[in-house]
Order: sequence, then C-alpha cells, then structure tokens
Amino acid sequence: MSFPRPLRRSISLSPARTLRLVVLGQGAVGKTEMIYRHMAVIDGEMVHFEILDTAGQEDSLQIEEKIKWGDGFAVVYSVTDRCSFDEVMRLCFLINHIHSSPKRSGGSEQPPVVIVANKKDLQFDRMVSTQDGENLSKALKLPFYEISTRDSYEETVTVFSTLYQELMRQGHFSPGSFKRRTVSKVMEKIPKMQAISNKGCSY
Ligand SMILES: Nc1nc2c(ncn2[C@@H]2O[C@H](COP(=O)(O)OP(=O)(O)OP(=O)(O)O)[C@@H](O)[C@H]2O)c(=O)[nH]1
Repeated sequence: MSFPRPLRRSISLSPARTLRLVVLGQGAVGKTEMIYRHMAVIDGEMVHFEILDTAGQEDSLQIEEKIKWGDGFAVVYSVTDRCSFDEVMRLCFLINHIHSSPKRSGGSEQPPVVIVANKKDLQFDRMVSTQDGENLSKALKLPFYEISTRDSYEETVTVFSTLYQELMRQGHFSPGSFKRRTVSKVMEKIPKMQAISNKGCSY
C-alpha cells in the first residue's frame, strides 16, 4: 500500500500537522495495537497523530471527554467478537451527538469517523462477516476497513490517512486549531483505567 504523492514534491518534515484521533471500541478488539503507529507520511506531509484510546470498560463521562477532545475517530470492533460489532452503532451515534453543536468549523459537518474491523487474520474465529461490516458502513454512511493490526502496519496507516484527508477536506487544520485545547489538560482529566476484557455483551 502506498500513498499518492504529487510527483515533484518532496516530503515536508516540519512542521508536522497534528490530528487528534480517538480510538473507540470494546475491550480486547485491538485498539492498543493501533496507537503505537502514530507518525506517518501522508500526501508528502509528516503527520503527527495524538491518539487517545479508550479502555474496554470506561464510564460514559470518560468516553464523552475523549470524544470532545478528538478531531477524528476510529471505531473499532473485532471480527471475532459479535458484541464489539453491536457496540459500533452506539458509539457512532454518541460521537455525532457530542459533536453536533455548531462550534465545529462549518457548523453542520460531522467529525470524520471510520469503522474498523480488526483481526481479519483470525478467519477460523470469525463471528462478523465482511458483508455485515459493509452493510453497517452503508447504513451509517461511513468508511469501512477490515484490517489486521497484527499482520499489516499499512492497513492501520490507511485508517489514519482517511481520517486525516477528511479533516483536510473540512478545512480543519487552521493554525489556531492546533492550540484549541492542550493535550495535557485533557489527559489529566482522564485517568487511564485498567484494561478489562469484555466476556459478553453488557448492555
Ligand atoms: N490475531 C490478532 N490479534 C490481535 C490483533 N490486534 C490485536 N490483537 C490481540 O488482541 C488482544 C487485545 O488487543 P488490545 O490491543 O490490548 O485490545 P484493546 O482494544 O486495547 O483492549 P482494552 O485495552 O481492553 O480496551 C491482544 O492479545 C492483541 O495482541 C490482530 O489484528 N490479530
């Protein structure tokens, strides 16, 4: 997988553009695997991703704080876990609800959200078909990727790239927007909880 680059443009290493990305999803779907990959060259630009993930069972206030902080969102489920798939729609609605206030640039545009089906390498344990994922993606009108964070770095970067490009399209990278909220302040308010795997659907 390679990213399209203009022919006569060299890579700009500085200053890096910054995207605040929140990775949401139930426990053990592979969110932590995604957050190690946090720098990428996209369209010839070095992009720095500030990434928060959610532990499997955070309370709704913690999740809400993270959603408020984020510019773009990856909602992840595991193809081996039907419950995590069922949670995707609720999380997408929550993101839209929280960001539906007119304070976003342009007022009406929703923040970029990508649906990510992880662990596609575990074909024998699969509980959610590709078709199920595609149907949900069509219903919610959101991009959809099936990936394996274990097998492919590029697939993870593709997810981030899609969010980045949508933010660029929305004109979200005005210089002022970088300082809109400081990371540290938000981080302080969000105690990292112990990751707890979900054994069943708890809603
Ligand atoms: N086979 C396979 N295993 C994966 C993949 N991604 C993650 N895993 C494994 O799944 C388990 C859970 O991954 P995590 O990244 O800890 O999941 P999480 O969503 O961060 O979980 P919480 O911290 O509980 O919210 C780990 O053992 C990972 O190694 C994948 O693409 N394929």
